[in-house]
Amino acid sequence: MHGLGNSYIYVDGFRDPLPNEERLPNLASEVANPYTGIGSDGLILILPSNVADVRMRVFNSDGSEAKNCGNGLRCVSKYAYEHQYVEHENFSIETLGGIVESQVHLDEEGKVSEVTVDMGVPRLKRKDVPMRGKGGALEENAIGVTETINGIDYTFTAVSMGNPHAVFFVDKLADAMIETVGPLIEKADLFPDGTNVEFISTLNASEIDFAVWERGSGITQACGTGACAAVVAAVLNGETKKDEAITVHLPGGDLTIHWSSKDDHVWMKGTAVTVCTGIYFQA
Ligand SMILES: N[C@H](CCC[C@H](N)C(=O)O)C(=O)O
Repeated sequence: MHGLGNSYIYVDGFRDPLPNEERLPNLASEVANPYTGIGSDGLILILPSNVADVRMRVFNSDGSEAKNCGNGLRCVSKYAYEHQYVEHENFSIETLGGIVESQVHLDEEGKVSEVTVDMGVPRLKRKDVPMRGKGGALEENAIGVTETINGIDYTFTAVSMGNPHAVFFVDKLADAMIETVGPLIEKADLFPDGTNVEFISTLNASEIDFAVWERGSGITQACGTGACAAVVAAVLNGETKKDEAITVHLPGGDLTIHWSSKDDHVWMKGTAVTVCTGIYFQA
């Protein structure tokens, strides 16, 4: 399945026996390999939960486990609803980054065409990203901070959506140097768990151009949590405002995101697509 071209191989843990825990990181790398595997940005497990209706586990293509995945949440929502693992169109999903609420939207054939996810409250304090306190105290936010990495100063805003994001504002995405700055920031010791790296250009108060270097997967077509972090960063830096329905233009397509002033939650709406089903023989 994919969300705006951010594709994962989904394993149905309600129905199928799961690989052993220690097998999962290598399995994620294997299935993600487009030459010797299937080809994806990683592996996602759809599982029963004791605290929500469904549980999602996300593994990047390098085998690292992530705490959240916005595009994954929409695809898990589509799958769980269409396989009757949930009874209603609104249900909860457990992630390592917390429990979120999802709402599926049906087409005329009763298939899920779009999904709205309440991604919860963004975490802004350095210690919650997590980010080390070199340029400021751990209890402080990191909004438009300048940190020196390998002798060069970088200015960005750090936001956690359950997973870490460093958001850079650029005049034009074409100037962003994603392939060099992306991995440098991803692995900087400033971020003890690494970080996803977003490059955004605010076109106006309701549109953002977006590109991403994902932790553990590199450049992807889309990053749902990253798009949420981008909107939060744009509001915090005065480029737009809360409650504005913002269209984030990702390489793989658009997401509609708003940061509610009512409950401080970030809401994401977008598509989810099933590509195929099959059997991976080296599971
Ligand atoms: N690479 C991310 C996980 C996938 C997030 C992304 N694909 C999304 O849609 O949010 C991380 O290590 O935190």
